[in-house]
This record gives sequence, structure tokens and C-alpha cells, in this order.
Amino acid sequence: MRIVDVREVTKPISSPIRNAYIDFSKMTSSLVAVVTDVVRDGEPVVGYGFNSNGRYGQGGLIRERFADRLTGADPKSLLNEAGDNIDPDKCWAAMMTNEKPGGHGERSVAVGTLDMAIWDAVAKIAGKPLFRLLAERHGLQANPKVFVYAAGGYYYPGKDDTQLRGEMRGYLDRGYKVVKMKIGGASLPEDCRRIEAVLAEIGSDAQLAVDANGRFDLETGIAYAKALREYPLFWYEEIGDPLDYQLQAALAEFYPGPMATGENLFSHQDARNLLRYGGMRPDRDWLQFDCALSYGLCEYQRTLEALKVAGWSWSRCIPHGGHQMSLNIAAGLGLGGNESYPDLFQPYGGFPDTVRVENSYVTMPELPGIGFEGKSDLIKVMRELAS
Ligand SMILES: O=C([O-])CC(=O)C(=O)O
Ligand SMILES: [Mg+2]
Repeated sequence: MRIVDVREVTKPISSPIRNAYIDFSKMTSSLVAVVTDVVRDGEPVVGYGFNSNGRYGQGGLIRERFADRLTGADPKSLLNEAGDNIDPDKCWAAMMTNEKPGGHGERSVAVGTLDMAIWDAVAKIAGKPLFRLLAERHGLQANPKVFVYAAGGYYYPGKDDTQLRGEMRGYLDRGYKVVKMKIGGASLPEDCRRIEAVLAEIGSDAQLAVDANGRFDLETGIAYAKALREYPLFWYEEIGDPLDYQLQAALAEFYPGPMATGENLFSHQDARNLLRYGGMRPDRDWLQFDCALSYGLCEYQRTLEALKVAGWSWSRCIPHGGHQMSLNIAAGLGLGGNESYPDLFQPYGGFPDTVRVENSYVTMPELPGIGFEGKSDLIKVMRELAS
């Protein structure tokens, strides 16, 4: 049993949308295939992964460093004790050979992308959905019903409040009870007008979260906090620079409602620092670490361990990214839910074709692996890479 090939292709996931920091007109993502010599249902098992969104393709790093460490390792050194499956932690350790500590963002996305494909292969070899495999490994009861919210509300050329309202109405029509929009890419009065337009549209049918994408300095973050705390928001997200823990902590003085952050923290050490120094409140705030960007599920389990030590429930995690990998982690390990982008970043985001959103919950189908085979547009591009 061995990994025979690792393939990567960088694909555009571009659109004219803009958050407070970046536009997505040149955004790309790496798609990877980890090909094994294990045969299931007459076909070699191939694990697939991609790098969420927001950080561009990782082809250079994967080709120059990480792929060869997997294919070049002694195949036996990558197997579990019983020798009947690949061991994701051993693969992770092999990928991280000769890598110094710290500086996580330099490589965490490349490793996280490959880690996704490795876990997909491992669950397929075991013949189980990843969420069931994970629950078993942790001695937990899987819960296939997962809370999801609709992320969107970007700035884009020519979009007015009517279109923004229409977008949000569309999410409600598709079964969502929580929607999210961008702030911080316009003036405070303009953003308040946009927020009020959306609140008027959704009424008591749903709740609204807002995301500043790390744009604000302390003064601006506080000015927004004073305005936003007058609205019944689901959360106020990523207010300042993701690594400015003191700013995050100071905001708690001004914003009694729930805050969310973490999508741009790329290691368990960075996550732990947020819990130590960021003043986040375990009774109401939300943690959004995205395994695909932050060294994958092997590392995410270490992040969850750091949460436990810090007295945080795993149910306070609603990961960034809207991918099926985090859906599996949510169902398997009892996270609070997952992001979803009903209209963006296709075909990578979203759910298997049979899955419907009801009351802002989805029910995971019983597909081996992560479940990519259940999403026809996605598995098509994945199989093109593997064949
Ligand atoms: O606009 C982005 O980079 C995505 C984002 O922050 C989110 O989904 O929360
Ligand atoms: Mg965000």
C-alpha cells in the first residue's frame, strides 16, 4: 500500500467581488490528487483536496517541496500500526521534514491542501464517510446534521442595496437562517445603510453576520463597534489584523455581542495565542480556523486540543471556507457548524448534489471519503486531474 503519485493544478476561482481588503479578480486555488495503489470497487483510490479560498494556488511549493516528501518516503513509514491504511499523521510528519518552526503561512496552505487529499484517501480506503471515521477515532458520536450559514454580501461594481437585498433573499429562499455580508470596504454611514437594508429585507426570518476582513485599526474598529452594537447581529467578524490580539481584546470593551475571528491564523500555536491574548469570550464568540489553510486536519486536531486546554467547547468553532472537509469535521467532532458560499467559489464550495439546506442545517450523505464524488461539477474537474 503506497502513495504512487501526487498531482497539482492551479485553477482560477476568480470573480469581480471585493471585500474590505482584496478583490477576487485574480484569485486561484490548487486542486490536488493523491493517487494510491489501493483498489476499491475496481478502481485505484484517489484522494482529492483544494486550498479553500483567499490564499491563491500553491503549485510551486507542492511541486518543489511537499509532493516529493510523500512519494519519496519509504511507503511502510506512512502506514498505520495495522498496516491496513495510510496514517495521515505520519504523512504530515513526512511533509514537514526539514521545516523550521514558526512562519506558518509560508507553507500551511500547501500542506493543508495535501492533508485534505490524504484524509479523503484514508476514509475511502476505510470505506467510510470521513465524519464517521473521525468520530470513531475520537470516541464521539457523529451528528450528520450540521448548521450552515450563507456567506456573501460582497462589494462589486454597480451593486446597489436592492441587489444586496435580493442576494440575501435568495439565501433565505434556499433555506438559510443566517446570512453574512462584508463591511469595511465603504464608509461607516454607507455600511450602516447597507446593513439596515439587509436587516429590513430579512426581518425576523434570519440573522445577519458582518465581516470586516481584518481591515480596521483600533479606532475604526471601535467606531464600528459602537454603531454595530445597536443592531441584532449574529457576529462582528475579523475586526482588525488577524495577529493583533490586543486589538481583538480591546474590542470586547466596546462590543458586548458575539465576535468571530481566526480564518487567517494558520497553526495551533497562532490559535492558542488568540485564546491566550485575544480576549475572546468562550460563552459567545466564534472561532473560524480553516484547516485547508492551516496545515490540514492533523493540525486542526491539535488546535482543538488547545481549545480544550483553554476551556473552550469545540461547538464554538464555525470554520471559514465553505468546503466539505470542514463539514465532515463539524459532523464528526461536534463543531458549531460551517460556512457556505451558495453562489461563490464554484465548483469547490457547497454540498453534494442531493443535499438541501433546511432551517440552516444540512444532513451529510453517507459517501466514502469527504464526499466529493457526490458533487458532480466538482468531481468532474477532480477526475480530470487524476486521469
Ligand atoms: O472574503 C473573504 O476572504 C472570505 C471571508 O472572509 C469569509 O468567508 O469569512
Ligand atoms: Mg471572513
